[in-house]
Amino acid sequence: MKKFKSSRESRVSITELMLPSHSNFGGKVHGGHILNLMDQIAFACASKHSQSYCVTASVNRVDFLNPIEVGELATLKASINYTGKTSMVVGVRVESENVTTGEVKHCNSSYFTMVAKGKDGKNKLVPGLILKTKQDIRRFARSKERKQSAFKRDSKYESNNFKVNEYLEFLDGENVKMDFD
Ligand SMILES: CC(=O)SCCNC(=O)CCNC(=O)[C@H](O)C(C)(C)COP(=O)(O)OP(=O)(O)OC[C@H]1O[C@@H](n2cnc3c(N)ncnc32)[C@H](O)[C@@H]1OP(=O)(O)O
Repeated sequence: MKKFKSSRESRVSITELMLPSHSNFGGKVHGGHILNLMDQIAFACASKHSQSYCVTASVNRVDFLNPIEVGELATLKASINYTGKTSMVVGVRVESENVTTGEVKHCNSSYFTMVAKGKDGKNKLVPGLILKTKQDIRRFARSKERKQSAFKRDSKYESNNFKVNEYLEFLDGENVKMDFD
C-alpha cells in the first residue's frame, strides 16, 4: 500500500433520485435518509483511501441548509480532508437538483471521522495525504483545528475536571431554574 495518497485517488460521488418512500410527513426528504447516504459515501471514500474496512468514529455538525424535495436528484460528493494515524476526516457535500428547472441547491456539508480497521479488528495505520492545492491545505488545517478544539472541549467537560462554580454565571439569562437536591 502507498505511504501517501492524494484526495483525488479516493474521491467519490453518487447521485440518487429521491423517491416518495424517502419523504417525511411534510413531503420533503427525511433527514435520516440523507444522513444514511452521507455515512455510506464517507465509508466508501475512507475505505478507498485506506484500502480497509472503516468505522464511523464521529460526525461533526450536520446543518440542513435546504430541504430536498421528492423527485429531485441528490448528489453527494466525498473526499479526504485530513489523515491522522488511524483516522481520516471525510468531507461530505450534498446538493439537490431540480431536473425540470436545473436549479441546484447546497443542502448539507459535514465531516465524518472514520477509523480504519485491520483484519484482526484493530485500528490500522492509514496512508498520509498528499496536499496538492491551497484548498487541500485549508481543508487539512480546518480539520486539525476542529479535532484539537473538540479534544479541549471534551476534557473541560469531563465530570472529573468540571468545575461547577466557574459555570454558574454562564447560566445567567438561560431558560433554566436551579433546583439542587
Ligand atoms: C461504517 C459504520 O457505520 S460502523 C458503525 C458505527 N461505528 C462504530 O460502531 C464505531 C464504534 N467505535 C469504535 O470502534 C472505537 O471507539 C473507535 C474506532 C471509534 C476508536 O477506537 P479506540 O481504539 O477506542 O480509540 P483511539 O483513542 O485509539 O483512537 C483511534 C483514532 O480514532 C480517533 N478518534 C477516536 N474517537 C474519536 C471521536 N469520537 N471523534 C473523532 N476521532 C476519534 C482518534 O483521534 C485516533 O485517531 P488517530 O489514530 O488518527 O490519531
